[in-house]
Amino acid sequence: MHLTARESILDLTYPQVMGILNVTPDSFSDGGRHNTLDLALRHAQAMVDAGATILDIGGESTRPGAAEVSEDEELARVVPIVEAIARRFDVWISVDTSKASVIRESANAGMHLINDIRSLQEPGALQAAAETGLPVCLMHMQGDPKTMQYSPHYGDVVAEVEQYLAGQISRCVNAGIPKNKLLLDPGFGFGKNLEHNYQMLARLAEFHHLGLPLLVGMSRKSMVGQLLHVSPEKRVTGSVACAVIAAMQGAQIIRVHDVKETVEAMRIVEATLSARNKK
Ligand SMILES: Nc1nc2[nH]c(SCC(=O)O)nc2c(=O)[nH]1
Repeated sequence: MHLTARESILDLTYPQVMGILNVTPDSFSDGGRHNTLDLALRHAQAMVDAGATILDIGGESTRPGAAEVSEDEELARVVPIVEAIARRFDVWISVDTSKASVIRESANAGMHLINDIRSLQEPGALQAAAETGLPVCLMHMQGDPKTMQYSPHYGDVVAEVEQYLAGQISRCVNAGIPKNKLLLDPGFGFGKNLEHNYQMLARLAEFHHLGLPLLVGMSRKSMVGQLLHVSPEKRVTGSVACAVIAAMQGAQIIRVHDVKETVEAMRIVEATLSARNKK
């Protein structure tokens, strides 16, 4: 299984590590624009050196309760960094956005993958994504970032998330996005309580029924923090454990903060999966 974008092929035979590059004011100390660009490029270099094959650039914090970001502000944060990374690095560039204008401008700037936690539901986003011809990651969220953690409720979280994603695949195919350009993400932490998150992780392999690559993001999330009772920067071990459990079930892209540690763990997963396939 592989993805193509801009004459570049991303081999998904073994798990790929996507490094998180947040460009929200709270992600860099002084928030100055030039400083942000310089610091973002240093962070990008470090993650590429550590083995990330995709960088996920996000200009809008989607933490529960996070403030909305205007279109102009998100464009100003994201597009210059996409341009700078496209010029300097041979790495896939993913942009974590829901806005049609950010999708368009990021594609013009060199983006390879559209990563939308709202599955192209915002006005014009589906059309904009289809026009770029780029791969799209569709993710499940119950509610919206402001309200999603109030009281998540499911009969069977895996079945309901799978059903939602199946519907989003049809919606995208009907809008002209070929199925082989789609990736799926169950959306850990997006309208799920602790039990829901671990049911999805335990049964992650069931999402392969949809026949598309799986992208998962559990890095430093509360599903780790609520078990280990440590602050986000101390959740590396728990996050790597989640990555291994997901990758052993065939997840193809793992979205993480801690690239070096996860890449090392994926080497172990790769050797194990390869040995299993040789039986
Ligand atoms: N595809 C995808 N994109 C994401 N963007 C964020 S932002 C929240 C955080 O990193 O804590 N999470 C995810 C995720 O799980 N999947």
